[in-house]
Amino acid sequence: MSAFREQRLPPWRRAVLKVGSSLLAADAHGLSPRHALGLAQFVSASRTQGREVVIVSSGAVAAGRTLVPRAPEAGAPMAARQALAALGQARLMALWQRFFEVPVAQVLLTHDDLRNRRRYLNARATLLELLRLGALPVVNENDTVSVDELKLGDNDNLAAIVAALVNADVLFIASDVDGLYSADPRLDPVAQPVQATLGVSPELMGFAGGAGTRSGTGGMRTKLEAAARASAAGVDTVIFNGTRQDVHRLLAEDRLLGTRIQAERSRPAARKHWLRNAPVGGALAVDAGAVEALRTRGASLLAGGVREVVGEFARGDVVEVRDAGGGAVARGLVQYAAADVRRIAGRHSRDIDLLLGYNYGESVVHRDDLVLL
Ligand SMILES: Nc1ncnc2c1ncn2[C@@H]1O[C@H](COP(=O)(O)OP(=O)(O)O)[C@@H](O)[C@H]1O
Ligand SMILES: N[C@@H](CCC(=O)OP(=O)(O)O)C(=O)O
Repeated sequence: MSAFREQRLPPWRRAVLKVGSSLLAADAHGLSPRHALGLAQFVSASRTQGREVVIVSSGAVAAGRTLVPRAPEAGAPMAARQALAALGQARLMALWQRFFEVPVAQVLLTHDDLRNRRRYLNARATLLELLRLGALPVVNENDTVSVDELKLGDNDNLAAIVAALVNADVLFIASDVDGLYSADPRLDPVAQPVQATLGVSPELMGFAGGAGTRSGTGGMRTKLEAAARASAAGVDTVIFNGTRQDVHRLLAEDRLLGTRIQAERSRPAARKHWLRNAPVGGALAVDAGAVEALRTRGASLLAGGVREVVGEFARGDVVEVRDAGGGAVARGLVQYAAADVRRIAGRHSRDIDLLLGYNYGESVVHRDDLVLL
């Protein structure tokens, strides 16, 4: 089996780092700082360079297992595993906090939260606020309620969704192998390392083995699914060996020993593609000043420029922005439900709190969530 060659990574500003149970509970005696320390040093070095990191960490079930006598074995009823996750999650957070002076913030998400647009927006706003505050978000699945997800044990895909959610440049997936090979290196001694690829082709997916094998139900398969998902959102994926201190140190210098999966399109292009193709929930008619601000200044749409609300939509739906003549100007993800926009239309952003009793920020459609037509 030949080794990976060192390659340079493009500089990044924001990343998601996924750390699996196999690294945090490598010896089956609950959580261990052995590999987490080196990964934490990579995170600290990145933060010192002014970069932002969100950790997606598994390990709650493994940690919980050591906290109770006669812990349920694999195959036990779902509630038993969920109880273990609830027990172990506090330990998992404590493990990460040990390595950092800045506070870590626990964020528990279900796949359902991320499918529902309103909750998606709320999760995103909270994560971005945590980063703004300089905290270190540590995300895991909310295993207590996400039955199917616990069964799948799929934090790789969760990490990819979080990477798209926070608009990360790159998703780092720490594994217990050096990277992706042409076949499972534990089974195939002549497996070849995959240094770099563009997107995830069906051939690449085949490298992870078919369904029914160990690798088909976890292992590299979910990592490649995650990479495909990240690629579609314009996020690069890096798969590296989380057990090797030398690899951690190199990563902090943008040098990689591992696999780089480059996104097939840029993030703005991915976002625009998604906005152009999403179903439209309603429309906002805006005044000439707002059209001008969107078109020439790349500004967000503020409540003050909204003249009329057409149809019913929820926070997080895609709406069409129209000029006074009814011409389509833009499409974007709306921050307020139709009933709320009706109440704040034509008013100054600072009055939103007074008018609604809460606010989701000053823009009705944020510029990052907007595509001009
Ligand atoms: N093509 C492949 N290249 C590299 N590893 C593979 C491949 N196919 C299967 N694997 C297996 O995937 C494992 C890594 O996944 P896994 O242990 O599930 O990680 P985690 O617990 O971090 O999600 C490796 O140890 C390896 O045996
Ligand atoms: N959420 C669960 C594990 C989920 C999971 O995806 O685990 P892994 O395949 O080790 O990344 C936990 O914290 O134990």
